[in-house]
Amino acid sequence: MVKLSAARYGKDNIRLLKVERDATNPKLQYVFEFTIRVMLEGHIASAYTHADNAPVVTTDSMKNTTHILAKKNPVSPPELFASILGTHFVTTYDHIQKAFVHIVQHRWTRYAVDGVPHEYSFVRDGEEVRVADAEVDESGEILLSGGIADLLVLKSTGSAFYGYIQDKYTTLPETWDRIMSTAIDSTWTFKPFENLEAVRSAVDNFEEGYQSARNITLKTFALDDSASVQATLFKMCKLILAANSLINDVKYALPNKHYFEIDLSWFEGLKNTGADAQVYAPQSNPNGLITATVSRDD
Ligand SMILES: O=c1[nH]c(=O)c2[nH]c(=O)[nH]c2[nH]1
Repeated sequence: MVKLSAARYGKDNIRLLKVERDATNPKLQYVFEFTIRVMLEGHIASAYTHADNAPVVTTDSMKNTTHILAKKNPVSPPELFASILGTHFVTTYDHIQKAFVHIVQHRWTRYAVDGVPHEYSFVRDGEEVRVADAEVDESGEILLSGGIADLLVLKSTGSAFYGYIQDKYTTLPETWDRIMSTAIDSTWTFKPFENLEAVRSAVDNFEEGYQSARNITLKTFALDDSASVQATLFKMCKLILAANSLINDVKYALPNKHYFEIDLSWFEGLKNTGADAQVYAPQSNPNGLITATVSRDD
């Protein structure tokens, strides 16, 4: 005998771009480009176990609904739009108990022409994305998180790594000055919201949370005299929690992108290690992967 232990289905990679126009100057425009995943849970077992499509909200309808709700509602901040979309599914269909909405927001940053910010022209300034996740329950409760992914950073000094276990497996030399580079993947979870109205009342916190987490991440990466990726990561989390009272916990997943020194002394005694290191070999793999979640203990 077998049983269906878990089932969740939906539409992934729903793409949309929304243009919002300023009320008084329609040429002043704002653009938001998203890739969205909508997943639903509930009384849907018979679709799997009895080939019964009666409970199926089609994934095609989920895509249509996403487009329609994007037209009828603000899509920014993405935490709010994810909540609106998730709430729609659990309130429209009695048998749907949970909706999970994942939004990836791609960068379109307004740029300046001759020093003046242009009204409707934007640049993709990097592959970094902003992410938002909403988990909406049939009771109306909403669990929200925001985040950043693929923010690639590098510092050419200000990072050391020494004092670790030295045993028969160890070949890594200790260093007091190394290159540090990572692709920031950070997620912060907000305190639970009772319903969509509570999310609407807290709306300013989502943009503030994103801006402050991004600024803290970049500033700490630059200014911390890093003892390790682990230690720098923990400092970032502590600062984000101190700056945002609605955030419950912060997590990071930081790949350690290694750049190795190259010994060139075989060529005419060329000095290129330690304090003389300038030409490095970027490593694509393997890479370290340092992760942690930091939460409030009160
Ligand atoms: O910051 C680091 N943490 C580690 O755990 C580690 N391990 C390693 O080989 N290099 C590094 N760097």
